[in-house]
Amino acid sequence: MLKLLRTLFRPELVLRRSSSSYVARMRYLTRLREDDEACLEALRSGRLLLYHRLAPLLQKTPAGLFQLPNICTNDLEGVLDKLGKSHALVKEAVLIGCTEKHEAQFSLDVGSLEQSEVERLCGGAFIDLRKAFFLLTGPEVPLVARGQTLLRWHQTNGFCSASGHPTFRNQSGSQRICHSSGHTYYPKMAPVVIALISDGSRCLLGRQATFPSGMYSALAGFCDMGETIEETLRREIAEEVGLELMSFRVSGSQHWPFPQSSFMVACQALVSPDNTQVSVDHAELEDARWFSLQEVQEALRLKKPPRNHQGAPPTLWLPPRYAIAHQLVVEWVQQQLATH
Ligand SMILES: NC(=O)C1=CN([C@@H]2O[C@H](COP(=O)(O)OP(=O)(O)OC[C@H]3O[C@@H](n4cnc5c(N)ncnc54)[C@H](OP(=O)(O)O)[C@@H]3O)[C@@H](O)[C@H]2O)C=CC1
Ligand SMILES: [Mg+2]
Repeated sequence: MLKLLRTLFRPELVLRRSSSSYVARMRYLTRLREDDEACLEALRSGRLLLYHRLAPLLQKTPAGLFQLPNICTNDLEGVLDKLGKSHALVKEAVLIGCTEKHEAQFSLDVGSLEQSEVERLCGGAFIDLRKAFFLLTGPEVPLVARGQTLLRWHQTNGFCSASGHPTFRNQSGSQRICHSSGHTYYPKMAPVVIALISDGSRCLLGRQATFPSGMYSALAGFCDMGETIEETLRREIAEEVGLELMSFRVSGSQHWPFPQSSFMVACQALVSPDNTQVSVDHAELEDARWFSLQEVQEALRLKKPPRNHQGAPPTLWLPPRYAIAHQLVVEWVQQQLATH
């Protein structure tokens, strides 16, 4: 009964009741975005997430777990001193959040420094973000994604698309301005709809040729200009696997830093059990298959990627826990267990 109630009132969609500390934190962040001086001041005592060419710095704990190292501005200035570099690099940090204690959090790309030297001095390793998603487990994962995506946005939006002149960021990095055209640019996300399709007892997962061996995910597609969520979903599912949807419901959403920055709208979708013949568009997907509840439960129990040997049928491997595709699968399993 409890499981059924949990399924009906999905806890992830229940907002935490706002507290005055939350309001104060959001107002503090707004002030830092709008006031360059206040932002610089916050940077002096802030915490930094370091990236090298967009790969975040991770640290391994004695217990073998991975975490983001706790680096403050002073620490980085010490590293810059040791490398004989100017402290000016610190000001390139972009604001990505703040802790409950109003400690501002920033991300900074130190790609201009020697990677191995920074790793040695900071005690960690720069790891590709896709890999980092499999290694990190804490609540810091969305922060590390946001940090990377904002840095990428600044690195690729240095010029105004109207005038061709350079654009200039504010101190927090929440916008860029072209003084010639007067345009203000804000970081953008591309909307994507992702759906876990079920026929009532199985779920449909697909893989692209670039995925790691054995990895299957929920089906996803970018929204075309002017489309609604429903239109994107129906079109993508028809295009990619040749199926007609019966119904769907929105289950959640997530920012996803790939390929540039996507806003994922996640859905649970149903097809009729009489209409399950999959016809894969191989230009989009390498494969798409129906998986049983048992196969999916086994995949959820795996701690490490399976060793899939060539020729043998691959063991199912799911996207990392943080990925909304993974969360859709978990939700689907819970629904199956609650209703059967
Ligand atoms: N968080 C999660 O759990 C998951 C996230 N995803 C993400 O969802 C996104 C979309 O999935 P995918 O199946 O690849 O999408 P699509 O099925 O829409 O196919 C991708 C193709 O769409 C075209 N396209 C249209 N608009 C855009 C745009 N704004 N940015 C980039 N390409 C665009 C490109 O084609 P062309 O190059 O021919 O123009 C691209 O190769 C990906 O970024 C993927 O990382 C996917 C699964 C799980
Ligand atoms: Mg797709």
